[in-house]
Amino acid sequence: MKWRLREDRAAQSLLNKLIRSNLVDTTNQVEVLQRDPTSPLYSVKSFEELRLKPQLLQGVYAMGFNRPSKIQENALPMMLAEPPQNLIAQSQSGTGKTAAFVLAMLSRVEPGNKYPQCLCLSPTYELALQTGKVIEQMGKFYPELKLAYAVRGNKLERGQKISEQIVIGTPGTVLDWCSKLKFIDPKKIKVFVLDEADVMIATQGHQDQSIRIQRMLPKDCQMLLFSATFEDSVWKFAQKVVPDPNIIKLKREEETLDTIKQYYVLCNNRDEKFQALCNIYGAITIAQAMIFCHTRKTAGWLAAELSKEGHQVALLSGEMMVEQRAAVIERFREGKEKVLVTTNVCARGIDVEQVSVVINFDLPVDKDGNPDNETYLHRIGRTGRFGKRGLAINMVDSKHSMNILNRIQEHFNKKINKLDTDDLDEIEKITN
Ligand SMILES: Nc1ncnc2c1ncn2[C@@H]1O[C@H](COP(=O)(O)OP(=O)(O)OP(=O)(O)O)[C@@H](O)[C@H]1O
Repeated sequence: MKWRLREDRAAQSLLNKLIRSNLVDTTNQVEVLQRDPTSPLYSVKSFEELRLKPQLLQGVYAMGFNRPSKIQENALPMMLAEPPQNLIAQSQSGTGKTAAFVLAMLSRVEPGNKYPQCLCLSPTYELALQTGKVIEQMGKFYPELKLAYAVRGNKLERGQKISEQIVIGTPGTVLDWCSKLKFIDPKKIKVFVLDEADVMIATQGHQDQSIRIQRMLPKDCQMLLFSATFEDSVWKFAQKVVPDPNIIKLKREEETLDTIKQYYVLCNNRDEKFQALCNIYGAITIAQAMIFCHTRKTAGWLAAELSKEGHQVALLSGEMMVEQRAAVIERFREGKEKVLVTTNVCARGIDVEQVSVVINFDLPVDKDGNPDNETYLHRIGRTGRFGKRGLAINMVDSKHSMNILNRIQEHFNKKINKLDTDDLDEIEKITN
């Protein structure tokens, strides 16, 4: 179970990167805690104000960035300050963290020096590659700049020293390269980045390895740590690897059920749920819909049954490779399919804004069978900015699931109305 959870976190993070094409916008304020509260707090509204090297500014503009993102407004001046300052930053995926630390690494690296100067730790090989791509894009006007991947399978000859200026890799291999194999001289590292700290600590051993690497670095090395979430365990870890930090936090936008019409359909078993779904199918596919099932098996079954009825549906399932999943989501996002059938684990953390109908084919429950209110809210709720109206339909097929539904109603103090799927007038009314 633990193993799956960890795999999921890394996979979700990768999925988000693969399907993201834009910055996640937010109206929340950035919270800044300065190491030295008496020093002035700088914030920038343009990349010019940062006085970047011309090649780097060119790289930033070539990526299509016009102005710093919310978190970058504060993080960049801190990260580029002289003398260098350490930083712990937390904000949700897609808010511009990667771009920020890549910019910091590129502004400090001296491409003329042929040895590693910046070191970036990532939880998995795939995530390391994604960051590597951003470094390559942003650094493309530095012809001398080279990147090495310290990942398992990347074998070098013993006694070799690497000449690439930036090394990005997973903790175990980086540790070997710095200590046992001595491919990297850790004393020459100027910038140390620990990315996706929350995903990192979910993997056994990564935490210790990261700390051991950090201890080999010089005292004046700039240490930067990023995380999408900030549980206690992440915070404890962050404080161990980043001494005297500035801290930046950007809260996630709150979701609400206020603009959502919620209904439930009473059935006796799975087949009846399927029939009910078929009855409302025409109505829900006026917009795009997501259907959530409890298990992969049910999701697979449902997608197959719907296809047999002649409906075109997409299936997002845990058995698929991350790239395949990204492709399914991309197609759905482009509107090539109107209905996406999925399990909760698969869809967690994926925002598909245009979905206005959510069907809970199974209600969300935690591992003990209690209502999972957080997941319910996340599936159905909307943030203020995307405050479009939505429709949620819950399928209930037993006393037990009715009880779950009642507890969800009580928790949110919001009434969920009964819907009769044979009443066509009613169906038409709710989808208008
Ligand atoms: N200042 C900016 N202006 C426009 N786009 C930006 C800016 N900064 C980053 N982006 C783009 O926004 C998207 C998200 O940025 P980035 O990957 O840096 O976020 P992140 O917080 O690191 O999220 P994740 O951890 O999921 O990668 C990327 O496509 C990136 O190219």
